[in-house]
Amino acid sequence: MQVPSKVKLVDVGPRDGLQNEKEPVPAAVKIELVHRLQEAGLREIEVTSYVSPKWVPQMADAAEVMAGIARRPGVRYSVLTPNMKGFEASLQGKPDEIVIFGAASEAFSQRNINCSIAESIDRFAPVVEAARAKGIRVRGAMSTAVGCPYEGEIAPERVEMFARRMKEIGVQHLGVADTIGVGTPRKVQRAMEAALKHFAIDDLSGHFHDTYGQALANTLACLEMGIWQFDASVAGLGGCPYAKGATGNVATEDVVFMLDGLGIETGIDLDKLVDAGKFISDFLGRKPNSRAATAILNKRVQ
Ligand SMILES: CC(C)(COP(=O)([O-])OP(=O)([O-])OC[C@H]1O[C@@H](n2cnc3c(N)ncnc32)[C@H](O)[C@@H]1OP(=O)([O-])[O-])[C@@H](O)C(=O)NCCC(=O)NCCSC(=O)C[C@@](C)(O)CC(=O)[O-]
Repeated sequence: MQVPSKVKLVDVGPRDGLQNEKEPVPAAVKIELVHRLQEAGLREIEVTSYVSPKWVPQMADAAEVMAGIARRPGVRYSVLTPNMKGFEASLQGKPDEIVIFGAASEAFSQRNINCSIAESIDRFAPVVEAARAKGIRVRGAMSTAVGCPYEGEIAPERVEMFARRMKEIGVQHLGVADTIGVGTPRKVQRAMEAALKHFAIDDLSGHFHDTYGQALANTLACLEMGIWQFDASVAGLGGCPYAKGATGNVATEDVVFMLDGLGIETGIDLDKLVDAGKFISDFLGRKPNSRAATAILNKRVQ
């Protein structure tokens, strides 16, 4: 099996992981989580979202969180900005990268960002232009790339179409997301092949929710294609408020354990990462949703 020798992981725990929590998580806890992730060796962290607090109340403290982070050189801090209002608000926090997020499915686009796919592209275009003019990197996220909670299975042609539109407006990197975790390895490979028609392999990443326990298998299927960038969420936190029943992203701890076993370099210290996951899980009053973290924590008390 041919796999890349290095993988870059983006921990989306502070953003994707916490956005769906019902009880408010104080900004100080989010900031501490970011600090622990960078201490564990994460070089890219998705910190927060500049979205409507009416839609996602948990992200209402975006400015406070960004202002509170003690930045480390070499770490990229990204934030979600769905429109110009969000982008302009984000500037004070000096993000290294902004993420615009749309969907391969019309119904999910409407539910998540309150507009059609075509309207979303019209909204994103000025955001991309303004960000790039300021030298801020732009990542695009494509939700529901294999399945949609409202429309069912999504054909690769729709992935290709959305990828093309993102490329046309100047998006530099595309994250292909299995929002509800229904993808299986061959389906995910087909979605990636469709996205690869418009984005180079170095400009593409996978974002897999683990609802059906397929996320690691899907990650491995992407590694076999040469894809080397993935999102993951510490302690398997998260879920999208507009994808009912979907669980969190694949746990970063589980991905790192697998990559370590494959001899693939990540620069991440698994023990410190497990500590970061325990920190936030203790705060939330639950166990980390990671098999690797659970095994490592159990071993520590033996
Ligand atoms: C996109 C909008 C804002 C459109 O929301 P809208 O209601 O269509 O926007 P609008 O332009 O009509 O404005 C309505 C109100 O929202 C305000 N507003 C407008 N924009 C902003 C903003 N940026 N920040 C703060 N406030 C904003 C605006 O000022 C106004 O306030 P009012 O006058 O009523 O007081 C809304 O639908 C929204 O915030 N949606 C949140 C979606 C979200 O965060 N979803 C979760 C993240 S995506 C995800 O998790 C998936 C991903 C990326 O992980 C990949 C995967 O797994 O699939």
